Amino acid sequence: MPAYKRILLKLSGEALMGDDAFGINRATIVRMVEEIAEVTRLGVQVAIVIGGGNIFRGVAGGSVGMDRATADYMGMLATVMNSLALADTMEKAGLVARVMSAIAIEQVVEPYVRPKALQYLEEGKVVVFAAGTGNPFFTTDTAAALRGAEIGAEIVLKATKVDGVYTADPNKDPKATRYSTISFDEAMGKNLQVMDATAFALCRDQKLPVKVFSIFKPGALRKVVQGGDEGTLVHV
Ligand SMILES: Nc1ncnc2c1ncn2[C@@H]1O[C@H](COP(=O)(O)OP(=O)(O)OP(=O)(O)O)[C@@H](O)[C@H]1O
Ligand SMILES: O=c1ccn([C@@H]2O[C@H](COP(=O)(O)O)[C@@H](O)[C@H]2O)c(=O)[nH]1
Repeated sequence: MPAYKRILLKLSGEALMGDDAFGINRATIVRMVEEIAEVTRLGVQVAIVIGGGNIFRGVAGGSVGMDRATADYMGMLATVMNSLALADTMEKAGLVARVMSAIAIEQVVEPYVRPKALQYLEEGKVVVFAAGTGNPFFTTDTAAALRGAEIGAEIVLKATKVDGVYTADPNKDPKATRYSTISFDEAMGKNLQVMDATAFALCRDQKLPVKVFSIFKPGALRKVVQGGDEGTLVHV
């Protein structure tokens, strides 16, 4: 029995690389889609935002002398590529998927229109929100918070490279310990970097909880959707 009727799933772009150095690893995206299919079979309405870190990050472009806003638009276009690949893989797995872009590129994907997205979700289609918020200087975590709030998702599920929120970045500090729950205020007060502060603030203000869990752990998404003890719950 699922604990939620509608979720906003934020998938790590970087995790799409699998063991490759760049881009989209086929086996990895197929495995992610199998997990998504499993939760749709539970009757959960699924909306997705996918990152772009496997292809391009605006901050990286900015740091080598590119105009930051231009670099950010490149990052947003990277998320469109990931969204298309994800939707294609979902269709091949028998799901019905729709990609909606925050940036107008109508020959490629339809634009984001909130009522249409809500209609698709009610129809049981998986909706992938591409191009982040459509604005530079933001991230796909913030897009996940924004779209999650707009569509009335009950929770944002951040599937990422670590299995929860830690006292410090576990990839840098081996002594870091994992929280099972933490409030938005504490996570922001301690400047925990697992999600950016804009995304945390938006979720806090909209009373939209966030669950951070590992994208690599088989069955973790299903367990989270069923309300199981997995990852870290960030709450108001
Ligand atoms: N306190 C913390 N707890 C957990 N992870 C942390 C913490 N501080 C920093 N991190 C880092 O945050 C990363 C997850 O956020 P990040 O935005 O890099 O990934 P993502 O959103 O999954 O990827 P993408 O942006 O490509 O979609 C983790 O891999 C971890 O190294
Ligand atoms: O609303 C948004 C979302 C994303 N960007 C740019 O895209 C890249 C990739 O997104 P990640 O969240 O880092 O995976 C990001 O670094 C930004 O450059 C954006 O500008 N606005």
